Amino acid sequence: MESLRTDAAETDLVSRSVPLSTPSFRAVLRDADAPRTVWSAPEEATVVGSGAAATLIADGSSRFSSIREAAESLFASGDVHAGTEAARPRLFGGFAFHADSTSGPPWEDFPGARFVFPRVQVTWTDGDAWVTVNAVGRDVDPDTVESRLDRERERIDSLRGPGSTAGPPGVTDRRRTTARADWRTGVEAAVSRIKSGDLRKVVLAQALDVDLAGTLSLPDVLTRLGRAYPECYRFLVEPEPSESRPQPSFFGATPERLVSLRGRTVETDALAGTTGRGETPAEDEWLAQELARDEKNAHEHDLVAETIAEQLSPFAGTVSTGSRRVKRLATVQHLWTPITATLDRDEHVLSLVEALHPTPAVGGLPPERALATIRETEPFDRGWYAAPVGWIDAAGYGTFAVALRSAVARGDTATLFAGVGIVADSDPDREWDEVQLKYRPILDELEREGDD
Ligand SMILES: C=C(O[C@@H]1C=C(C(=O)O)C=C[C@H]1O)C(=O)O
Repeated sequence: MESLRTDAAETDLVSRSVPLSTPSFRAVLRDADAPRTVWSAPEEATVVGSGAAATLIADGSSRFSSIREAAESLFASGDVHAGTEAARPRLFGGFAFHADSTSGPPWEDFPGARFVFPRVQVTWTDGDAWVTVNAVGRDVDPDTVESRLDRERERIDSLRGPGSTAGPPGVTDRRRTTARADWRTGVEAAVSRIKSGDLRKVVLAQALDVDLAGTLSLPDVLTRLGRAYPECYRFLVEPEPSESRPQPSFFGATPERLVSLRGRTVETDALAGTTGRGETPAEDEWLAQELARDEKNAHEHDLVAETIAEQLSPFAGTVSTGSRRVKRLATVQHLWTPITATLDRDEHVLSLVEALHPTPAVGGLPPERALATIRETEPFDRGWYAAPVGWIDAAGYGTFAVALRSAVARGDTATLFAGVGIVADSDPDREWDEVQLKYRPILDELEREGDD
């Protein structure tokens, strides 16, 4: 069923911002109210959102256009004084991977699309920080918002420094949703479909449920992920919790940008093809060169770059595909091609998100057959894993990342997700190892030394 729920219809929006003496990210996030939001991307302002002044929810295959319309109507009534571009009010959220997401565990509280307009938004940019207070409703008035802004500034200015940090909680038990033998069968079946010409590529994923020895401190986790993966997109999204379950938190540090739009300039990345990191700089370099020369990885990657360029072509007269290179992260190295385009006309970022998702970096080719193969093979629901997460502003600009290297934490459990591209010469055991490597960024935040 397709549905759209918004508590913003026919209401007014008031937003005010003031500069802050730069607070610590960790202290602000620790003090934030649920639902909390984090967005931190290379070359962009970092944002922490606290609470929800409005929530936009949609489901089904029209979830992208429903959110776009709801966002446009929310921002249409805006009385906004931001003071600086970075502090302007924005909506933060994301989408489910499949149009018919089932909301099985751990995704019970995650609809097909959900965006939050935070009550309080703290933004860090170029050494400065700002607080923005938002209100939405029929009776909102600027004076009330301005007095809330004074109180929020005082509250944030008085937050104590970071204090002691919490390390990984430790893992007491783990359960794979895909047994090794089933993985082999699934990959072999996909390979034979590819060899028969039925499919060209499919991305198959696994999920890993872990029990934690304590709760996860997300302010500490996201701070450390920022240090270890500065070139990645860090995010945290939290739906309203149901009364019967602890608050779920979907978070991650993904290397993959789906799309960013500013003015008529579109930037995106093809990211596919993976190898590990070496023990020494020489071994690192050797692995990078082997990845760059490897035909299987080049094929897997080029399908992604070509498809993204094709999908952008109805929007843009010129699409420029850069040269293929290697992106080195703390735990893996990927083949990466930057792609830019200039739009022929103004577009909303969500039109581009809808056209691009899922790229063959996380879905496959041809798209419908790949999605059906994913559905038949994976014994779990992807939920929001490998789907777009990001932000939208009043102009329809925004940035979306592909929610990889991610997990849902809830109380003292977490579910991690990771996948790999399968092509004709994929080997099930090597692909299994690659999945384990892609769990590392999140698993390193959960495990303690000695956990097995
Ligand atoms: C699917 C994932 O990663 C994607 C698949 C890759 C590959 O198959 O080489 C590389 C980067 C991502 O596009 C994941 O991290 O879960």
